This record gives sequence, C-alpha cells and structure tokens, in this order.
Amino acid sequence: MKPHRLVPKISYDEIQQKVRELAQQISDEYQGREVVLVGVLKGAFIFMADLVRHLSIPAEVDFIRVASYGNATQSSGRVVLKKDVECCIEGKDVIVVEDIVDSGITLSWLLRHLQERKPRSLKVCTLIDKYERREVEVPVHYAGIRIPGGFVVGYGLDFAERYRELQGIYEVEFVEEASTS
Ligand SMILES: O=P(O)(O)OC[C@H]1O[C@H](OP(=O)(O)OP(=O)(O)O)[C@H](O)[C@@H]1O
Ligand code: HPA
Ligand SMILES: [Mg+2]
Repeated sequence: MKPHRLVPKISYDEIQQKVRELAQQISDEYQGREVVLVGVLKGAFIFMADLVRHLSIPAEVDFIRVASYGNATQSSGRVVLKKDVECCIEGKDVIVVEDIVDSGITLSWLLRHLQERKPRSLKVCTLIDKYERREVEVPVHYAGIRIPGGFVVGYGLDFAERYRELQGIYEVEFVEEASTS
C-alpha cells in the first residue's frame, strides 16, 4: 500500500444530520407505502444501518454485493456480482442504498440488473455523490453529500479493505516515500 495519510473531510455529526434528512425525505415521498432497501455491500453497511433506523415508513431490508475496485483507487471497470438480492422485488418500490457513486459504473450495472426483476419503482439513495469522475450517466434521486473528487474512506468506505470502521469520512492523501539516499 502506498504511503498515505488521512485528512478529515466530513464529521460524524454532519453525516448523521444528512442521514436524518435523507430518511425524512424518503419517508415523506413514500408515505403510505412500503419500501425495499437494497444495500450495496460492503461499503453501504453502516449507512444502511443508520438510514433504516430513521425511516418512519415500513421497510424491508436486503443486500447485494458487487465489487469493482479491489485494492485500487480507480474502478477496474469490471463489476463482479458476489451475492445477489434474496427477496422478491417484483412489483415492489425499491431503493438502492449506496455509500458512494463515483464513476457510476457500479450503479449503472446494478440498475440494469435489478430492473430485470421488474420492481414497481427503482430509485437510488447515496450518502456521497462524487461527481467529477462520472463516466456513466446514472440517476441519483437522494444524495446526502456532494463532493467533487478525492478518494475518501470511513463510515463503511475502504481503501484496500481498511478504514471502514472510522466514524467520520477522511480523504486519502498520498505522500512521497522518504528518500533513503
Ligand atoms: O461509481 P463507482 O466508480 O462504480 O464506485 C462506487 C462503488 O465502488 C465501491 O465499491 P467497491 O467495488 O470498492 O466494493 P466495496 O463496497 O466492497 O468496497 C463503492 O462502495 C460503490 O459501490
Ligand atoms: O472515494 C472512494 N472511496 C472508497 N471507495 C470508493 N469507490 C468509489 N469511490 C470511492
Ligand atoms: Mg471498496
């Protein structure tokens, strides 16, 4: 792993405030209905747990697991399905819960995949919408925090499987290796 340091970017309190706002918005818009939240593992596991506890409408919870980054800070461009959804989403109001939308490659793949199961509606909620590196145009119906770029970790997000446990969100800043000469 290249030498790096973490620079604080979004505090735990700010994240919690955004999660509450998103939950309120979703609860208002789906009033009187029931939703199926499909969390995208691994990154969305913490966001999903917080979001669902702030909803005031009935929600079924399911997970799908896809991966495309591995240990890198750039998408491989190849989305691998590791685990599919388990509940039947046909005819249901489905919301995909993502930790981050970056290139859009993962989300674009997921939307195509889930649409095949004929949900009644299919929307997207992401904690972070990182918009500068977008390669594929994707709909983002509910976005907590918009950032232009930078590789971020914490609150579920990883760099080579590290830092998911951090409460806040940090930017990874790569530093020069110390010269030995
Ligand atoms: O918009 P994109 O450029 O496709 O990036 C977004 C996706 O990449 C990350 O997943 P990753 O492949 O790292 O798997 P992980 O959630 O298990 O860390 C992240 O959790 C999103 O699902
Ligand atoms: O900035 C990021 N951090 C962690 N995982 C990611 N997957 C896409 N972008 C990112
Ligand atoms: Mg990752």
